[in-house]
Amino acid sequence: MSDPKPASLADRITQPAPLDGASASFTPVSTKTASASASWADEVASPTGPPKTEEASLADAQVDGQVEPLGGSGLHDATYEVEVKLSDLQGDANSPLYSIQSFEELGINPEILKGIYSMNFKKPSKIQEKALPLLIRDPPTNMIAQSQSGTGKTAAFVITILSRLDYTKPEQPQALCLAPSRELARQIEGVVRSIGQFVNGLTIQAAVPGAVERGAKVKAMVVVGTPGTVMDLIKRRQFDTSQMKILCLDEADNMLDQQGLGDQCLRVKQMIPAVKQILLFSATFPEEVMRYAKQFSPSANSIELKRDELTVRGISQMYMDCPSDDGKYEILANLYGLMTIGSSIIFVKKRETADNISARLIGDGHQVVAVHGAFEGAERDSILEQFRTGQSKVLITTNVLARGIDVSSVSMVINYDIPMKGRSDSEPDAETYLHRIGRTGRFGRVGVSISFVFDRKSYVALQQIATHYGIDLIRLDTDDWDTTEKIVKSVIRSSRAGTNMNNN
Ligand SMILES: Nc1ncnc2c1ncn2[C@@H]1O[C@H](COP(=O)(O)OP(=O)(O)OP(=O)(O)O)[C@@H](O)[C@H]1O
Repeated sequence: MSDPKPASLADRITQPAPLDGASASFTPVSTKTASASASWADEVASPTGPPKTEEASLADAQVDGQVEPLGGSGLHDATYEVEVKLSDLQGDANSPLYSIQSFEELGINPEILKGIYSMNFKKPSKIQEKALPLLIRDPPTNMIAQSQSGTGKTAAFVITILSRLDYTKPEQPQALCLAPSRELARQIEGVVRSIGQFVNGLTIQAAVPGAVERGAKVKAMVVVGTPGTVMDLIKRRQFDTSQMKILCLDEADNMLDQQGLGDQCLRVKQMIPAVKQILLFSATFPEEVMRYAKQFSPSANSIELKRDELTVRGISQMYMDCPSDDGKYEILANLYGLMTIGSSIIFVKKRETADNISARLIGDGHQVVAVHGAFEGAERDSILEQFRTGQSKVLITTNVLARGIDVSSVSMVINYDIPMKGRSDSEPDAETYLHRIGRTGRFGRVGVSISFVFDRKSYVALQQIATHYGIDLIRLDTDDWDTTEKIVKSVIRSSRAGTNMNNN
């Protein structure tokens, strides 16, 4: 996540170093600041005005039910608008011609439609509504699509892929989807299988570490994998890309922004010269990465969000001021009961921290699992599966699972460490913050995120993230567990009462 940006990568395209945008990040867009009556808040002067003081009373009111609880009925309305930019100026992007109200209107194969309905998708989400008509029309055009976490981007590109395949060639790779982690690639493979379950002749294969035996050919129409493994398979001539029509990068900003992954994605793209459509999807596209994305996916139509529209409104974002770095553990242990009302993910910076706090929590009699990049692939798969099925309710992990993972029961995300960029932790990582908290509040559900601060640096970093997105953070008092419990429970309970809504 935090490797230096790949100037070399950009150089190899056409323009000078578009990714070298270290200056990019924290221009304040809002005067809102994290509220605070805590020590760090008192000491750190807000850059944009005095700290707000009303959150405590807001929290009280919410507990008393005087104010719509954080998240209300368990569902929330999505009122944001997406901005559609057509590259080819073929018409008015806001015309009804460019959006659909039902999946039938797409005119896709009935077998695909049947798959969509079997997943209980009643109508398209906003990103699906806006993007799909552009994605499936002929001739194929490139697309850069941005939409908040949990709003159904995967189905948008999966339906596109399924509608472009030649089903008379089951062993010929025709569509390639890349994701930054094996878990996300496997999850996408599952969505292709689900939406494509009634499509006659569909073949799908995963290309993640360990999935394709050495020397064996990749023999499926749709291949979902991680960039390094796919690159190796192509180089070793196990993967014939001569008839590849469509390339999709999920979490595209992350993939293009990182030295290793970005290099690999570029190499893969260069090895599939016949590709007709390049799709880039993510919830976040920082400006400097967007510039590079537009070179990677030339003449793309784009669907973009403004910075203050990026947060999912159903996620109640909170923070706790912990006594010290080590003191965060006691606070975490105290939260355990709340973490297990639904399911929870605890994000830490380092693998050792994940191991350490999981051992301590288990030692204290709690049930948790931990997973990170040092685990074997099969073990990673099995731990995530346990978490998906609810067998394990508390997962401790690093940024390896910050993006894309879709487990609808997750009602709480804890940022044990505030996400920072670079090995030196030099600046807050606003994108990772957004992706981490986006593991809850999926598709209209509500959820809670709690970020731990413990010193001036972590407090300022969180405050900058809040300012970046124009959000208010609710402070939970570490000395008043009764109120903390009431506030968090009110949100989580409403989340558990909620069902899917279809208007994201
Ligand atoms: N039209 C729909 N109706 C109902 N549920 C849907 C619809 N489209 C997608 N979903 C569900 O919404 C959830 C979130 O979708 P998905 O994982 O694609 O989100 P995303 O936008 O890719 O999020 P992220 O940015 O976190 O990767 C999934 O469980 C998916 O099954």
